[in-house]
Amino acid sequence: MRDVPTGSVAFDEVSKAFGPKQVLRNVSFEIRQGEIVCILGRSGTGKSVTLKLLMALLKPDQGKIWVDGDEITGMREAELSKVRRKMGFLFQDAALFDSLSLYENLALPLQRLTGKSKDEIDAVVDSVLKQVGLAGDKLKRPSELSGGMRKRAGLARALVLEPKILLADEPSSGLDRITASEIDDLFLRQRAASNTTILIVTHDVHGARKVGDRFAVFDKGDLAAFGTAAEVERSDHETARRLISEG
Ligand SMILES: Nc1ncnc2c1ncn2[C@@H]1O[C@H](COP(=O)(O)OP(=O)(O)OP(=O)(O)O)[C@@H](O)[C@H]1O
Repeated sequence: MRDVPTGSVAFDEVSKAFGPKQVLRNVSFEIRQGEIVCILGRSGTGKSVTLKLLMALLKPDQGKIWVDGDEITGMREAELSKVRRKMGFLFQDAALFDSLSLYENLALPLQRLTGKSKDEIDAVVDSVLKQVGLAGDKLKRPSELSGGMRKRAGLARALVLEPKILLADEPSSGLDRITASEIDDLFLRQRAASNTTILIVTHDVHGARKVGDRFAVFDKGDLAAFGTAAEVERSDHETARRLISEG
């Protein structure tokens, strides 16, 4: 694969095993800038490993991985740090410091990684908190927030450095359907506002179908299907057809 467009991420024949367990086998896909792709699949099929490979927290045994036009598998840590700066991560536990207020949690990466002044940082934090509907909560600690609010706060944390690419691991887990749907709306708004490329690992097929332009369905280490909902529904792969129809 060559000429991967800016803003996109791509796997080319990526394989990854842990000991004798083959987790991914010759997986290839390409995600365009501004596209929302949902990764579906049963437990233990390599969905989170795929995100960790993109973040270069794991290295593939074979194959190449592109992030925003750069092939990352041969990169040194200093270069990888620059690549990671282009990505925002929304993890299941929201990755917030409990001892800090919401404002401090969001200001911290801006203080550490940008040359912004205090006033500029305040403006960015206020704007991101407004975007996720937490404008009135900036002095609260994460422990004072509900599960849905914590997810929003985690999303704010993931967006505060204005990433080109957002990776989310099960953003709707533990949330009721209405609250999960509000998070889905935030993904759609983020893409509309900033053309962010968004990759979401999820078991919530209903929500995935609302936000996803295309779907990657993993099954036993293989990419069983990759395409629009209609394409996956017509796939030769029975598990992929069944999974996309569950919502
Ligand atoms: N660092 C690791 N060392 C050893 N095995 C690992 C490691 N990370 C993941 N695995 C194994 O790889 C397989 C895929 O894990 P992964 O977390 O990607 O699954 P998943 O599809 O995200 O599942 P779930 O939907 O349950 O979150 C599992 O069998 C897991 O035990």
